Amino acid sequence: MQNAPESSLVGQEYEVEVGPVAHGGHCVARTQDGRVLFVRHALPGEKVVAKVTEGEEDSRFLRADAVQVLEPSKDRVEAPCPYAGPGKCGGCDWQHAKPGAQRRFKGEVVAEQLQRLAGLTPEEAGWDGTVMPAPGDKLPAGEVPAWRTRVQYAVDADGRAGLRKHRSHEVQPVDHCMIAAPGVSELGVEKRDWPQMATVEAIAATGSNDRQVVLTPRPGGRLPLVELDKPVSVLRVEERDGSVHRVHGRAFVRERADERTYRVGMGGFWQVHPQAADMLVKAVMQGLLPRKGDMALDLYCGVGLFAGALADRVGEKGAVLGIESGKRAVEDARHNLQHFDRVRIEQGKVESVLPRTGIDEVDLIVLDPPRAGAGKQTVNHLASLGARRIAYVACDPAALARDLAYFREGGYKPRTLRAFDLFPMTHHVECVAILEPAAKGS
Ligand SMILES: C[S@@+](CC[C@H](N)C(=O)[O-])C[C@H]1O[C@@H](n2cnc3c(N)ncnc32)[C@H](O)[C@@H]1O
Repeated sequence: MQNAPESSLVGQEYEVEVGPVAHGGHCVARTQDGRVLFVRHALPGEKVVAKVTEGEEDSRFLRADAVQVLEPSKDRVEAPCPYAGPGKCGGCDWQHAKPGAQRRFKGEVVAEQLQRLAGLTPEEAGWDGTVMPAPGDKLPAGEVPAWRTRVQYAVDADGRAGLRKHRSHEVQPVDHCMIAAPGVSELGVEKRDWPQMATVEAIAATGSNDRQVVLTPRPGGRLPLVELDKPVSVLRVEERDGSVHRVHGRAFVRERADERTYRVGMGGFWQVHPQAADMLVKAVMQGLLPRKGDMALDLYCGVGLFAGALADRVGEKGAVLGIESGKRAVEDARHNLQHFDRVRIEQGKVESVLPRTGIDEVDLIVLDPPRAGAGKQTVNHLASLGARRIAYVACDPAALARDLAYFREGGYKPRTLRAFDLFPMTHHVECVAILEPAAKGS
């Protein structure tokens, strides 16, 4: 083990008043000698003892855990999960906050990012400032929605399944992850030993009984005989190059959304909350209002979720082009949407495929990029296509806010913005912004 440098402040304790929530699942605090702390396990307005977990004398900021709460917030609850807390599981950030307060914090983070990176107030973004829970997730304090339909367990040196600690490779073994969906828990992954495995991902599809585990052996590790409490298909990930191989059963699971079944194969992307795909399709379609005959783009289209919904609505005279970089996801999208003559799925990165298509005019655009967002080049290109409306689905409010600023340079402004709590207990939040040409509304 490496020794900490002499200038390390790890272990140092500060008594601090806790300030606002910041993006990333922590609050900001300032020590008496002016140091900035990002404190986990604290809540705004509390007085806590914060113990430094990362940082040195000359660091711009220090990371810390609240190890003692001197004056608790009225938003605080006893964390329902025994694995939540300083130095334990890194999966949930807000187990110690009331559910309503969690959503309020997420709203504050979205508002702060919009203001700081795009210069937008909630009103200017067309947002009422709220973060909406999924139906059924509004539970009394102390109860936890079991929403994670995909859980990647890490395996410790003794072969026990668990979850990684915050910003660490260390594994916190767990008997039961409270946010795992019943379909995941029923498999019994946590009760079994997984010697020679690095990770075990459990997937419980929504709208079908398909269950799958995706095993990643350690280098040289041998695959176990997989005997779980429910029948599953099994995939294996090659540590060396990340390639995924079918071991037994189907190579995909069937997910349902917007009254259609989607095949999602070989570890391809699908929304994790069981209600998310439906809720997002609804928000996007309500915002875009597709018309028969429209030409639409679905960028970063995964297995074709929004392309399918658009294809239904633009009809036979319309057309949809999906672009997705994952080769297997593209195969699935083509399979899922094969009965639509006027849907085309192109494989490759949006930034290189879109210019090659030669498309210079469209009616509608959906973009649902990964956490990094779309970036200036892609946003500039999209803003030049004359779309009537653009739906931006975002899992990172910082990337969304930055891209909204680029869209403004390109002549688009948000018409509405909605925020959804599709990751309860964590700091993550999903947003859907609907944009329109600025000239239209001004
Ligand atoms: C957040 S997921 C959205 C998938 C889909 N819209 C859905 O809701 O199921 C982002 C997708 O973008 C793909 N992707 C990542 N970077 C990309 C890029 N530069 N160009 C095209 N696709 C990309 C990923 O493989 C992933 O399928």
